Amino acid sequence: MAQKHQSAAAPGPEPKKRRRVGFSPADTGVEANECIKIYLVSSKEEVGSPDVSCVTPVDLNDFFDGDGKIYGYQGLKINVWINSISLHSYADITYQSTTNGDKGITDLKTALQNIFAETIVDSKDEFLQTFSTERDFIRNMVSNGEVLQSGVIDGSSINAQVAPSDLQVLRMEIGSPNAGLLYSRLVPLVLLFVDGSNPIDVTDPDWHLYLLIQKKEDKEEPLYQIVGFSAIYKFYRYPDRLRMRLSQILVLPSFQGKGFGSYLMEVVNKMAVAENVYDLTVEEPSEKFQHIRTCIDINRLLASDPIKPAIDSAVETLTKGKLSKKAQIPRFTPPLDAIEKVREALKINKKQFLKCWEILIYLALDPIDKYMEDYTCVITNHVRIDILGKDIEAPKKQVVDVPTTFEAEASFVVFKCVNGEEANNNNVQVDENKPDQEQQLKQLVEERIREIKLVAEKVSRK
Ligand SMILES: CC(=O)SCCNC(=O)CCNC(=O)[C@H](O)C(C)(C)COP(=O)(O)OP(=O)(O)OC[C@H]1O[C@@H](n2cnc3c(N)ncnc32)[C@H](O)[C@@H]1OP(=O)(O)O
Repeated sequence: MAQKHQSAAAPGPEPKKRRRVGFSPADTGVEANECIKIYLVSSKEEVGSPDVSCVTPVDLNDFFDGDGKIYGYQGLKINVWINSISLHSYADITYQSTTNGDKGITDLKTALQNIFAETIVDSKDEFLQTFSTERDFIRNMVSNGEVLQSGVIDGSSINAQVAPSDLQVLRMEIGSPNAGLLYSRLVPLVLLFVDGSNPIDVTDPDWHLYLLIQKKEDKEEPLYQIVGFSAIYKFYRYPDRLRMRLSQILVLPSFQGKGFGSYLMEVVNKMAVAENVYDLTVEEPSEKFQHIRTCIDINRLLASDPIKPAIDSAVETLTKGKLSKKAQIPRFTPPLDAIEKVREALKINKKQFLKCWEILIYLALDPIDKYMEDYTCVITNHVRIDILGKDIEAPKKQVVDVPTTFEAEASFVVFKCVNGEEANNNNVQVDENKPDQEQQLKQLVEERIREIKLVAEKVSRK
């Protein structure tokens, strides 16, 4: 069968989503993830080249109403090309035929525009032209940006074919000329590659963009390309301080895993310290980003003298005797003055410092195998407190026989004492899910220890 070929934004009869009609054939549809492929390209020669592999977005199904499926097409393939220099996009849509079945025909143009908005162009020719007509888009957009860092930071390693001297981190207030326009072209990348993200409010002047740019020497003028960026909110804290909250960070897929995310984060940390904000927090960090952030923070903390005595003292207590044999396990949290010092000097907030603290203790235990059982007790205690709340200790179990007409031997109820009250008091909770809870706790502890070991291994290797 001859292939029908249509571009996303081509004028003409784009089929509309129709209402279900009686006796229409059943249509199982196709998942958006299965039929859409996304390619990031930086030259027109790369468009359609077999050497360019597609990139993996978070979940394309999310952009299609209901069940994430596209209906009404046979043999549907959608290749989306994104120009990583100008941030324009073009969708090449092919299908064999359409059938107006029980689910109607999905309006592809509207669906793609929900992702790519005004960055999507109508024709392939128009898209190919953007490589020359919009070659200087990034350079023009960032011309008023404040240069925060040129080249690499001492000690950080960029493992890529990018000359460190070509790198620059610039900052733009969202209200400054061009910043809003630049961000609006970055939004499709945010939606596609940052899980669960929403575009920031470009009318709120407290947002700042931190842009990691590569300046490649080219024929006439250098070619500016976005390697990654972060959106950071700066807000007031009573009475006279500001706080920073990192809300979005993205390194473009072809640059990921080469040290750029860490580099950008290090520059953000440096700015938080230089501007003496109250602290720097991260909004819902992904697991990978949290790992990178912790690796960086551990290195900063290891280089920080004021907390060394606190770590030494925690390690001394932990190595003194078998904790698992003790009735009450000490909390092993850092002293308040260490929490304050770390926030003031490094801008690491308390929650993040507590995570790092566990790793610092792990790194200081030598040999770790000897103390692993006690260390696991400490982490179990922390996880239990995290889940159940600060004031609740390990619940004391009580098993009480209950009168029954069924088998007397097999009938009992497990009670959890509330704040030390006795089980024969009426104020008790029936803890039917106890075995489940203990199992879940064990899994969470294993997970936390796995994360701790992963960071410790990375940091030690460095
Ligand atoms: C608030 C939020 O936005 S959360 C969402 C975060 N964004 C996303 O998930 C979008 C998609 N992903 C990305 O954009 C990127 O992958 C990012 C931003 C998460 C990370 O950037 P990247 O450039 O890929 O990370 P980078 O190359 O710097 O770090 C990679 C590795 O170096 C390690 N590393 C980084 N810094 C250090 C350090 N100081 N010491 C030791 N190891 C380090 C990391 O552990 C990581 O290890 P791995 O090889 O096992 O993965």
